[in-house]
Amino acid sequence: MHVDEAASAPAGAVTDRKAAARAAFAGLATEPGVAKPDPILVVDNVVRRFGGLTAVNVEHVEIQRGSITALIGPNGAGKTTFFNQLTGFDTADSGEWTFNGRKMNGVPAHKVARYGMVRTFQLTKALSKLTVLENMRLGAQGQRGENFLRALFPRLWRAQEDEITERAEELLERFKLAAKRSDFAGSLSGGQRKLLEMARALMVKPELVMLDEPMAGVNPALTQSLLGHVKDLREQGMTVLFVEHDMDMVRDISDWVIVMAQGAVIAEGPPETIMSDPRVVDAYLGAHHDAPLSDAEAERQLAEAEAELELEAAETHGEAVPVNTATTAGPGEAAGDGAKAGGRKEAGDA
Ligand SMILES: Nc1ncnc2c1ncn2[C@@H]1O[C@H](COP(=O)(O)OP(=O)(O)OP(=O)(O)O)[C@@H](O)[C@H]1O
Repeated sequence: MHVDEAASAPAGAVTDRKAAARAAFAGLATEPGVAKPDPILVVDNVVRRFGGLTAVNVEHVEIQRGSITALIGPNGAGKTTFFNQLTGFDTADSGEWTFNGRKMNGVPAHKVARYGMVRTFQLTKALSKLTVLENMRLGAQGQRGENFLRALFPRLWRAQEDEITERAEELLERFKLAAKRSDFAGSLSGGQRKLLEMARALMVKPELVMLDEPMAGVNPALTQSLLGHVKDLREQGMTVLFVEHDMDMVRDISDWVIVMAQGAVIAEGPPETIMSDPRVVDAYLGAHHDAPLSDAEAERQLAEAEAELELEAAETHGEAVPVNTATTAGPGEAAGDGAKAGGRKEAGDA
């Protein structure tokens, strides 16, 4: 697929690229592993275990070229571990995957990036101590020849260095970070860091960009700008796969959503309907103990709490103290109100 770096679109516009991405998914079954018309990435039987825990067990999944695909799922579903397997940052116990038809399992991270598949990762302590420009230049690693070749051809090496600096400066302009080029990366705001992570990933001119929680810790003022940059990646012909908990973002920018739970892909579908898929509702309810309560369940929990309080009050003041007056004067009061308020809040919050 042609990657057109000059392309960009106004926010909210239905561009040809967006329409084409949406059309590619039209009529697809919402079954896990459903075949896509033109997959850039095809994954089979990837398993990653940590001791007795199977963190990832993905039978089959395909990522459509030129689309923005969201990977969602409750905490601990295995999304980040799955990203790590695909991009060579961790070694799967078993499984195979191809990128543009090329077998990628066992390929180390820097080579994966060189082949055009790159993931963002958060600024580490060490990277925070480098300047923004140095971070960008580091992002280009894996593009150049071997070290001994560079030593043999210093002129070629310098030309490559110039080219890298030029590309870094262009990207910093595009991501509105040029004024920060000499600042330490650690001094950037949460949103600016996210922009830097994305810009740095683009140094290797990737075809597939994998973003891990691009909106985490981002100030609302920068939200639209970040969303715009992600959509721009598709406008430029790139494919985007991103992990995100922010459902507004998922609905806003994704063409297709893949849902993981307990290591496996459990559902796929368009963003408009995926969250009402019963398999997805079950996965989230099963994973979150603070999930919405039904009215009946909330009432039952309140009644149970009240009964416990009454019992506690009776024990504190002796059997002779009437339960309803005890809760207005004794130590049961604070506990009672707190527990009730807590119970109601949980139900109301849900
Ligand atoms: N290095 C590790 N050693 C042991 N267990 C791990 C390791 N990395 C991940 N896990 C476990 O694997 C499971 C999947 O974790 P992972 O971080 O991939 O989930 P996730 O879907 O990305 O979660 P979140 O949305 O909370 O980031 C979790 O139970 C986690 O505790």
